[in-house]
Amino acid sequence: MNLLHALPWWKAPRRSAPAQAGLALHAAPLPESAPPVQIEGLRLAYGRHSSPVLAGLDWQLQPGQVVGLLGRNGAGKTTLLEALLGLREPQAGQAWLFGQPADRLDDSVRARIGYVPQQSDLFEDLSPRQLLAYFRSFYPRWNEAKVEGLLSRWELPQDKLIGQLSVGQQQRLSIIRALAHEPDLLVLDEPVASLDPLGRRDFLRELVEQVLDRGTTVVFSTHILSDLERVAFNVAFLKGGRIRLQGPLDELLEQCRWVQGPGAEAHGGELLARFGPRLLVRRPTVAGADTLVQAVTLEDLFEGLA
Ligand SMILES: Nc1ncnc2c1ncn2[C@@H]1O[C@H](COP(=O)(O)OP(=O)(O)OP(=O)(O)O)[C@@H](O)[C@H]1O
Repeated sequence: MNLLHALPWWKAPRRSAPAQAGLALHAAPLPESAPPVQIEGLRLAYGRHSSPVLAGLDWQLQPGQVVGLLGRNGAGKTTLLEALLGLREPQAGQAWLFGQPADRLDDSVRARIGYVPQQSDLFEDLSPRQLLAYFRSFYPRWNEAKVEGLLSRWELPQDKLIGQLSVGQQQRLSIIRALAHEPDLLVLDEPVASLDPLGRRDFLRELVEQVLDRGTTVVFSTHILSDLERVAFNVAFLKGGRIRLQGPLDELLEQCRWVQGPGAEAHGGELLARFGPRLLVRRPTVAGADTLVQAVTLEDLFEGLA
């Protein structure tokens, strides 16, 4: 069993990366204006000679923002979310949560954070009922009505051993555990990956309610773009170890155009002038001379990032 996931996230042992000489921590931001998440210059490589997964990454989330974190397999989404929570030690830079250094949070800030890891390795020999009772003891705020409501709506067997639940059921349990204490910041690493379409819809509806009711700040990584479109009002693209593009989803979608045809070079010039080179993807046609210019979907925007 992986302790990182079986314990409340802040009780997990911190995973360190080799320190590098000459790289100083940044000064802390002022707590009174502290955003839920602030990251400055985060650099993290696995091993001294590996290229960094996070390469001087800066990022900030404002209260109530819902941000979908997109990136290809291996782009570093999990690494970023773990470093953001102080579970991974960077070689340089710093993350702050509500103004406190992520690796030195006090109990009051920890209680404001919910985390659903990518792999929900829960206590396999406990039942959901026992697990939730255990977690309840860590939190001053715990919404039992919400827990009971979700357990019954999501038809989760409460007295079966967790080890005997399906992967999707375990993921639902992990989500209930993270929502139960009504966090102000929710960090979700591919929360819908093992859920069926109905489960995804229920979960996303719950997330939207949570955000609308409580103004929760949410960051979640996903590969499923249609899910993003249902819930993430902001999208952030992780590429080359940095957040390369972030913006409201509707604005980004407005910029998704589809242009093709003869003379596309000239067309492309217009589009370049209007939207900037980042928002275009160029593809040669089989015909040769003409260039097909497309800026179609979010995926295209992402692929088109230099
Ligand atoms: N413990 C580790 N030791 C060494 N390398 C690692 C470790 N964890 C992750 N990596 C490497 O770091 C890179 C980023 O991995 P990470 O899991 O953060 O990416 P991701 O964007 O979450 O991927 P996915 O979408 O596949 O879940 C990958 O190249 C991966 O192989």
